Amino acid sequence: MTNDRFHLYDTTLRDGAQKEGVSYTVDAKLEVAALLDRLGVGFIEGGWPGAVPKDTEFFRRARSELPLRHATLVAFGATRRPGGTADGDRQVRALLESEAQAVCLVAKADLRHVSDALRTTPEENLAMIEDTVRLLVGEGRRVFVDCEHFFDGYQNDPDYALRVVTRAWDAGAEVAVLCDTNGGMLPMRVHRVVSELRSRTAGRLGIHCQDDTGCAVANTLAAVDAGATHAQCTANGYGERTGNADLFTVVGNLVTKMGMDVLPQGCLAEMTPISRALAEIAGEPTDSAQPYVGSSAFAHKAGLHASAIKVRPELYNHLDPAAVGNTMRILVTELAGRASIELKGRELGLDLAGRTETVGRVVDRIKDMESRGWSFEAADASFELMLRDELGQGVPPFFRLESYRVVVEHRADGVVTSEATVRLHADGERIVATAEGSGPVNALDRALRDALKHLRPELAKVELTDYSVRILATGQGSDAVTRVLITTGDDRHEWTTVGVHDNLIEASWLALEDANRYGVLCGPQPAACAGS
Ligand SMILES: CC(=O)SCCNC(=O)CCNC(=O)[C@H](O)C(C)(C)COP(=O)(O)OP(=O)(O)OC[C@H]1O[C@@H](n2cnc3c(N)ncnc32)[C@H](O)[C@@H]1OP(=O)(O)O
Ligand SMILES: CC(=O)C(=O)O
Repeated sequence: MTNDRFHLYDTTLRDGAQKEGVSYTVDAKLEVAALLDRLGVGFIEGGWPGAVPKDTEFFRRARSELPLRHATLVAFGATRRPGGTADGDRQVRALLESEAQAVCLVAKADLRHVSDALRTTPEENLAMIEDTVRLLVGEGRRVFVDCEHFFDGYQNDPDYALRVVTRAWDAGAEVAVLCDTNGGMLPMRVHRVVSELRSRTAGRLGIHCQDDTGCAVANTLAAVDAGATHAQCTANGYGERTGNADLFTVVGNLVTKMGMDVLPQGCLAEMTPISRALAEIAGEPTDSAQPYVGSSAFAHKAGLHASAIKVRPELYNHLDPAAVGNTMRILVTELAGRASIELKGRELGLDLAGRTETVGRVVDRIKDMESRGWSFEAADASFELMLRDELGQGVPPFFRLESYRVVVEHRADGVVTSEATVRLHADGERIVATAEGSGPVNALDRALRDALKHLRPELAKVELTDYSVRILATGQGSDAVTRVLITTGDDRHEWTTVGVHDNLIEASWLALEDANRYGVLCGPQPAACAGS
């Protein structure tokens, strides 16, 4: 059910789709809308029917395929064209034909746009707004008016910008949405302008902020603080140019900092999984530093932070991550202290209480190794193996390497092939395995697992899923140290390991060795390992 005291309005499917690189299929739009409804937003702007064929189709399919529990679907469009009638305007009719119960109209609120972009008179622009709103309201639609360029227009000619707002209300619009279309505003100005309007008018005010100054979220909150009761946002801040106000940050702040219950009971904890699912659908990378829902939002690296968190987590968290469906993580790096190792151990299910000496040794080892180019921050599996080794709970060596060899062949026909041979000793046997691969590391990985598969059948399902290399700047060109991160997975989970060496293949081998040791650790008892 829509919260009528405050409208939480999502425009991911319209303004969000204006982000460079984002293009939703109709199926994807239906999925996005279903997720936003699960989150509990009050309004979902589905697109511009009549202008974009996919959006027309989305509204047609939504009638039968999108059961909504919380949200009202909104069709977006423009006021009628100058010199015509609303009823005779093909695009206005398409809004009605969409059968959406609510319509959001974009209307010009800056005289410069009226004269130069619309090429019409100030009075005709007001008539366009009035006619279109009246027609839609007369047809039983709830109508919102996005007053485009409102803040710039208000600076340029406050009386005219105000006339746009009041004309929309007088014609029956439920909300006049003040838009910072060029995104050039700062929170102080937004607050002042919305406060002025609030003191001079009584109708419902909304806010829509683009993020060109990096202040879209702050501007939205400033407007709400000054009296706006309708906020337009997009998931993960997707939108034209630099984007829009991020729905998740706005909601997190409104609920947990401003005490406003803008989501139905229990829905706040859906924010993190829904943000990530929406990124996946949009084909966009997740932003680890995104407030509230980013993977780093509650990740702690500094030893001093960890030492306080060990006593009371809230000392270094602005809220309980579980409240927004996120989790706290401890990162182990050269910035770690003993508390970091203890907390990380806890995360991995290893009790380090009373193991002061071991913990101190691990801290020293990490600091020493990181000074030589290792990095355990993203390689939890290598860290866990090291910690278990120190605790005497590691994976005992199950083979001894005699040698490996990798050959890369560039043939005259341009084909490049790789072949690796691994020789090792295990269970009193000498094992020799050779494999081809798309690249040298792939060949080495296959040869190693081929050699081990009889000894360790659990490794048969394991495969390398990601590989990244970083050349660490030493100022020595190709002699520089190479750090390799390898992500490996089986049908249940994934884990990341690290290797460092001057030689790229040896660095890869070290990471592969850890990957297989970790695979054995996890193998028959999934509870024993903490890979994600
Ligand atoms: C601030 C925002 O982000 S608003 C959302 C913007 N989103 C989009 O533009 C995406 C969808 N847009 C489209 O598919 C197309 O631009 C359409 C179908 C709307 C229009 O396409 P066309 O008819 O080819 O016109 P074109 O895009 O070149 O120009 C837009 C026209 O709308 C007019 N227009 C702009 N704003 C308004 C308005 N609020 N009310 C009425 N007309 C408007 C412009 O003056 C221009 O008129 P003109 O054709 O007489 O020059
Ligand atoms: C309506 C809109 O997207 C804007 O003014 O930015």
